[in-house]
Amino acid sequence: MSFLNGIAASSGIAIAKAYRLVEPDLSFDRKTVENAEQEVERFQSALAESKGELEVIRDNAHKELGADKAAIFDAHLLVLSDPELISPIEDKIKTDKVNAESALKETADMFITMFEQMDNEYMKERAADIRDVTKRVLSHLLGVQIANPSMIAEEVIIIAEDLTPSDTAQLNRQFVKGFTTDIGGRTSHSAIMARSMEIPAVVGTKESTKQIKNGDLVIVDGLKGLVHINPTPEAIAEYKEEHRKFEDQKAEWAKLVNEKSVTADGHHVELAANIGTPKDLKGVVENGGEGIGLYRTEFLYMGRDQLPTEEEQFESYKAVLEGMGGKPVVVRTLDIGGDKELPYLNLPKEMNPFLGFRAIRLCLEEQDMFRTQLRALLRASTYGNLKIMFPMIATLDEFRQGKAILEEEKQKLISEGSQVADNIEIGIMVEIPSTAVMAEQFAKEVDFFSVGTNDLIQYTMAADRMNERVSYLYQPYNPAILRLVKMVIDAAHKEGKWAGMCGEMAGDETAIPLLLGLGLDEFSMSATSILKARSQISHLNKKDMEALAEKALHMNTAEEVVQAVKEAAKL
Ligand SMILES: C=C(OP(=O)(O)O)C(=O)O
Ligand SMILES: [Mg+2]
Repeated sequence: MSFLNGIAASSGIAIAKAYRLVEPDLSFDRKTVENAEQEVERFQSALAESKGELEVIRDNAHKELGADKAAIFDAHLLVLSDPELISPIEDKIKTDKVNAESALKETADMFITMFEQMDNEYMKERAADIRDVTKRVLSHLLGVQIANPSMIAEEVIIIAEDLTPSDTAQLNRQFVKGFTTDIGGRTSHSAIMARSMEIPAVVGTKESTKQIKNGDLVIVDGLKGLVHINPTPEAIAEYKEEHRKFEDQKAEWAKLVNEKSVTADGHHVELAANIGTPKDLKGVVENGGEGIGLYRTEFLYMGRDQLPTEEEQFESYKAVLEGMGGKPVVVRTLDIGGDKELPYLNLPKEMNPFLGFRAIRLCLEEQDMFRTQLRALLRASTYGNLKIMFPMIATLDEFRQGKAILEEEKQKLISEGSQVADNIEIGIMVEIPSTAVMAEQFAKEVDFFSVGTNDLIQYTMAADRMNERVSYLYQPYNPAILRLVKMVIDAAHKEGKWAGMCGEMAGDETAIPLLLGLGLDEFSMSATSILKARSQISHLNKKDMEALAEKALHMNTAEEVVQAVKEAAKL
């Protein structure tokens, strides 16, 4: 048995066989062949195997993911039957007397380059289909297995170098019991999604894909951040016991589902949930969320090949507002960028995507896209208690521009005869240090703040939230971060506004005592953290936490702060 250390990204324990989701090695040499006929036959049988495999994948996708996802594989099957692609490959094998791998790759590359250069979205998509299909046929020619996650039909632990948010969204919860990755941090979006999907995960192990083979038995300990490879029967028994205790604990917390979130000395705070799609609502209700503190609307735009229409967006926003039955719902406008990409926007690659053309910066420039979203939101506003929030605000001017556009769309809708709520609060995410420092000025104009510590910490400490090598600098408890959070809360209260937090820090048991003491009004977190947080808060005394926070602000290091919290909050 061996084990790997990583970052505990999503709590819980999972035990299952490993399923590697890694890029296969499809390298080969160009060779001449003596018997071209035989080589063509080899190519044809790889083609037939690929088709058979794709048919199974398509049927599975149809069952599990719906017709639109299945259509992708129909397109791949069409490519494999297209004589315009297949004949030139066979001709090349015969005339150039080259191995099937070379004939396939060279012909496919020629078509890919040709289609990609066309100024036509449809042809660009065909290029992507050819690239995918070529990989599959090559894998059969080379006898290399490629991962087919949609065909997983038994309980597995996914082993990957990294998972993008859209990879994560496609994991089938029924079979995927946990995952572990080489890279990533606690606030990478795949980790955040794992928490809302209640899939135990350990990220940033550096070595998972090197050490774990397909079929190895793996334990993912998402509580301690450990991954055990081929554990002993004793270790398995211990972990099963650990898993049982965790489930008992959850059953205890579940008793608080209909309770308010109140400290031992009677101070009420709001515990809200972060969601990515209307599907997450079920988890919010089951975990007793008092509202939605962050609806990450960018997931509506992902896993598809064009922008969602106003109507599609309207339906999603309406579903969330109605589903929350009048409780507050803070919807964040599109925050694309960083680790959340939208390939169909064809944005140029950037050196520093987290510091680049993203979120509100993109929306203020691509106004059609922004206005469509705002219209959908405004139209949905009459179905519940909507609050709108702009992401990545760095200057007052950005906020004013965003608000002016929102106001214009509101007036247009009203003059068209649409109903729009007239009490929509408009707030901002505080993710950029300049905004925290200028919070007093912002507080005069915004209706609320929500501190996005996932980004605020990375920008304050200059430590990439995705990079496990600098994760030691990613310090939520650093007094520098606490001081910025205090500036935001104090500025809001001075103007009679409320301050929330929707970064992962809001659901962290070491941070909660400090945030209570600093006077945070709303804590928004993964739905699965709410009940535990409610239980913790019910045992804390606001007055004591104020004294703790005051001391922490003047400490020298994050370690000193953690020590003080442990003593004061009995962790
Ligand atoms: C909540 C935040 O936004 P995201 O994690 O989507 O960047 C944040 O930055 O804290
Ligand atoms: Mg952010």
